[in-house]
Amino acid sequence: MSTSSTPTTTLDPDSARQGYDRDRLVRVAVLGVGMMGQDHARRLATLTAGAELVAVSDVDVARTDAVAQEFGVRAIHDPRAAVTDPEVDALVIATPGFTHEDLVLLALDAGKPVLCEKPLTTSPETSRRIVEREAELGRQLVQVGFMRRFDAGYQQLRALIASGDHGAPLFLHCAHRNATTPPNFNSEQLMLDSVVHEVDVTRYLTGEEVVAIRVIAPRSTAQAPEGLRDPQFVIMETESGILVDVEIFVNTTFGYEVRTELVAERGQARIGLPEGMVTQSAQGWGGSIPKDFKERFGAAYDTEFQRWIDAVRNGTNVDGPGVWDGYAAAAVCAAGVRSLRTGERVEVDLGPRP
Ligand SMILES: NC(=O)c1ccc[n+]([C@@H]2O[C@H](COP(=O)([O-])OP(=O)(O)OC[C@H]3O[C@@H](n4cnc5c(N)ncnc54)[C@H](O)[C@@H]3O)[C@@H](O)[C@H]2O)c1
Ligand SMILES: O[C@H]1[C@H](O)[C@@H](O)[C@H](O)[C@@H](O)[C@H]1O
Repeated sequence: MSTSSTPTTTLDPDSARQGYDRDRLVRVAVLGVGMMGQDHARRLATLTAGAELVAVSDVDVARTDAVAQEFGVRAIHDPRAAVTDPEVDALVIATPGFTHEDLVLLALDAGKPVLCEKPLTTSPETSRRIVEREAELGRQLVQVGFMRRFDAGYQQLRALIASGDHGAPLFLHCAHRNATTPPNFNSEQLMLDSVVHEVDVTRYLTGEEVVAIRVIAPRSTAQAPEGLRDPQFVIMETESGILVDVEIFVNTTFGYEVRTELVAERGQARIGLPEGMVTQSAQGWGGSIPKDFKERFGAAYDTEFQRWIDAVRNGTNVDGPGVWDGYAAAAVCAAGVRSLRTGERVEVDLGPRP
């Protein structure tokens, strides 16, 4: 088995901004400026070439004003008005998942490109409505924030599978661990907000749909808050019979880890192992563990945003996962929520693709 380190692609803000005509900058508004939205606002304001952060909007008026002031952009207090604002060309939606359907449909009606954070929506029915509305429009406008597709390690693993050098994939073993969860995070969100990444990664890596899912909840950690079974063990089956297991554990207390191991007919590969500097000192030897997704996937978000803005500028609007990917993930996650309740294996039927 060969191992290779994961290259990172960090954009240099100064060199990345060179060569763009200011008149052609894409004027972007960020809706929802909590944890993720503020990070994306900073990315757009300082790093993404060809983009201009022009406005922020949040139902929390004080937060809107504070973030607008920090970046020297407009504060728009009504998020729906931000979508239709004539001075806004494109939108980043970083509000909670249950608000996405309304805002994305409004953006589609306004004909504006959107980068919508995952999950596209919180149910297959609502995601399907977006798929159908975009199909009626006849052009892609919505990209979904499945940023792992822009992570160098996942890209390498996908290329390895596609090359066939290791033979057909048999298993993907995934571990997805967070240090802690936000307040009120519950078992349903564990599936819709966290496992949704592994659903998308499975589809991205294998090129196959997920046809069944089963969720098993072992004993919970003492750190699990009320309403959250943590950890959980998820087993997915793809069309050709590849088995994908996911250990999802979001209160490890100490760090952020996302790993995937491929077992194929004639070889294996692992990504997401601890990497970077290993230190030796009187305290012992060791490296560091990322504290959160912003650190672990920082380069992936940077690349995701750059490619999205490039796509908007060249008129294709989307360069990454689209609404069908968001819908498929929502359908598998809804089946996962049912499986956790019943303990049964639940089949997934996506129905026809418009
Ligand atoms: N890709 C990733 O790795 C990643 C990581 C974290 C969060 N996310 C996603 O980003 C989104 C936001 O998550 P977060 O952790 O930043 O949440 P958050 O709670 O920190 O921030 C959400 C913000 O949206 C605001 N808001 C709520 N309803 C709104 C509405 N209708 N219009 C405008 N603003 C509204 C809230 O006031 C808050 O400021 C979610 O979809 C989440 O799943 C993705
Ligand atoms: O919303 C977050 C985010 O998407 C992270 O990437 C994931 O690790 C967390 O589990 C999830 O809650």
